[in-house]
Amino acid sequence: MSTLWPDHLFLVGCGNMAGQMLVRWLACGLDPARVTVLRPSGRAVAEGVRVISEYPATLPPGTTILLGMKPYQLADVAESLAPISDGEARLVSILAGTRLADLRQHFPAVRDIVRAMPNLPVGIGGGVTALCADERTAVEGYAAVEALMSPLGLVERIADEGQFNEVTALSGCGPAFLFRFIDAFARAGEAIGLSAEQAARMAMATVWGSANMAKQAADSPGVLADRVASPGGMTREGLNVLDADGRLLKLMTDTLTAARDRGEEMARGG
Ligand SMILES: NC(=O)c1ccc[n+]([C@@H]2O[C@H](COP(=O)([O-])OP(=O)(O)OC[C@H]3O[C@@H](n4cnc5c(N)ncnc54)[C@H](O)[C@@H]3O)[C@@H](O)[C@H]2O)c1
Ligand code: PRO
Repeated sequence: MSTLWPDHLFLVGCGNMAGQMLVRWLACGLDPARVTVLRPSGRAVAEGVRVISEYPATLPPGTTILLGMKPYQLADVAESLAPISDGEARLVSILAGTRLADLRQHFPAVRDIVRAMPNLPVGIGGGVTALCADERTAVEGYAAVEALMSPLGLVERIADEGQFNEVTALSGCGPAFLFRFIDAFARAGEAIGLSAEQAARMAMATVWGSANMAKQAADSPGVLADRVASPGGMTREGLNVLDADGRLLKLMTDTLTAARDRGEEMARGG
């Protein structure tokens, strides 16, 4: 697996998201001695990983930089990071709503820049990472980033950066929507009379089994849903509630639209 890894990985910020990426990379064999994390707190992240709170004077040759702080911190970070990022460095940004053009403006000397949108399940290798690059990024540069992301789960190239906020709404934000669903599913079980603990346990196992089955099945989730529903039976009554006036579809569309619109607002500097 050693060909996956850059000579050096420099993480700027290592919170919820970048932290999960690092967890998976280390679990898949990345040598912690090849990683430096810059975080204001200076708190340790993992055994053998160097943590600093001030920018170094230079970056080692062959460094891949991962921007993992909040999007609004880009200008501040670039002020210190751009002067030490030359054409040899490779830049990957996971900042939501932050366009390649903004990254190029802040890091004019860097040739290979890849915009990435991972999601939290990357920590267990079950994530989704969307990638997008412009024509200035070399083919080998993009391929190296794609290889680095491959242990995290599904990697999707997004050809049209204009779709990046849609992608973020679906897979980047998606785990939150699904966690909310699991929580509501369990609480609904409790509301109709089960104990909270038993409902939570059974809801989780039902979601896990159904997601895994749907992933392996030849039929679409829509067809599988109908297979659960015996004519005139209990499931159909439940599906009728979800389907009435396209209720569930409308709820999901409104949810993704709100998330997507926020990404567009952020891209405009909001
Ligand atoms: N949380 C997610 O599910 C998710 C998914 C995809 C992308 N993202 C993106 O990841 C980024 C981080 O989100 P998060 O949820 O991990 O947030 P977080 O608050 O958990 O992590 C942010 C990290 O940045 C560090 N930081 C703060 N100020 C800094 C500075 N000046 N310089 C360098 N580092 C600094 C913090 O110490 C922290 O480690 C955001 O840009 C977000 O859009 C998050
Ligand atoms: N978390 C980031 C946000 O909420 C982007 C995807 C998931 O902005």
